[in-house]
Amino acid sequence: MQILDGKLAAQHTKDTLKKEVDEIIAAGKRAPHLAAILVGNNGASETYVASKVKNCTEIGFASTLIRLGEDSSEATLLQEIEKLNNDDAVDGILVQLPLPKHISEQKVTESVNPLKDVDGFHPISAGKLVLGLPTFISATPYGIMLLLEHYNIPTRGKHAVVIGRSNIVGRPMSILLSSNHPHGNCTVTLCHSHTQNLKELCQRADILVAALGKPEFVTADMVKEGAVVIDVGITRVPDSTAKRGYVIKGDVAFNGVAPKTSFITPVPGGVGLMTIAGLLKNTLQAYRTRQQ
Ligand SMILES: Nc1nc(=O)c2c([nH]1)NC[C@@H]1CN(c3ccc(C(=O)N[C@@H](CCC(=O)O)C(=O)O)cc3)C=[N+]21
Repeated sequence: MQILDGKLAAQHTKDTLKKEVDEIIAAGKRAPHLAAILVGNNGASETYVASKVKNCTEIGFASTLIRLGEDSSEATLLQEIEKLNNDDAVDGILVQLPLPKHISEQKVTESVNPLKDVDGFHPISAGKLVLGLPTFISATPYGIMLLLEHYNIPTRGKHAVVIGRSNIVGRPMSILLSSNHPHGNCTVTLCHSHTQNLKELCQRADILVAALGKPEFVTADMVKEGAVVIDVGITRVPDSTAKRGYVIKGDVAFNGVAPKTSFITPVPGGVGLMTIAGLLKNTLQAYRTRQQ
């Protein structure tokens, strides 16, 4: 069993990006710029957005964090997005999800200029992904592809099972793994809450991606000997004995599952960090496209 170390692979991506930024600056150009909007005060979202901003700084990107109160109207948020759409000095726009219930996530996603859609959530970006056209790939599936690439994990002809059909992870992941890509060409089974015989399907997976958001859902009896297991789950579970009052759990029961696998991602320290790497790569791509 080998750990797929998201920290290591993300650092590799960031080192490469930093070199590219250094060259851009040396050529007398402005730095790539990511703008993030955070609405309300969801604890996990605060952590993730802070980490995104910190990572931008580390590699020499400019970043702007716009904070709006929990009670902000949808109209206010759409106005902020429009300002960023029209700001030539902004390359990438990210609106952290989830949004408060009174705001339509669909309306918000559709209002982001597709040229700046570094999350890859706009219908145009999602549509291009389905067609195999160059686009912004949403950060988590992109990060997972980068991780498979970093560790040179063979995927061609393998059976990949993805649990979860969300627009931001499961669905795009299933498309990428099935696509004609150096780390695609899998036969993909996409499972969800209505799937029958989930356990049997998982047992047949060479590559198992758990993205359903249920802590420790995948147990050892569901995993084939030698499988590659990618854990996308990240849930804060209250724990009074923990320093912060919670522990972070993935969708995979790591201790039981890990010994059966050939490769497995830990939580934390796996996919989450690669998500940020994917986002940064998208931002540089947005910058380059917009400079042309
Ligand atoms: N518009 C939008 N884009 C996103 O990309 C997006 C989003 N909304 N909403 C929420 C999810 C989740 N997400 C993570 C990012 C980093 C870590 C991360 O850095 N995790 C670390 C630290 C974990 C911790 O301490 O909580 C780790 O796994 O080691 C995790 C999860 C991005 N998301």
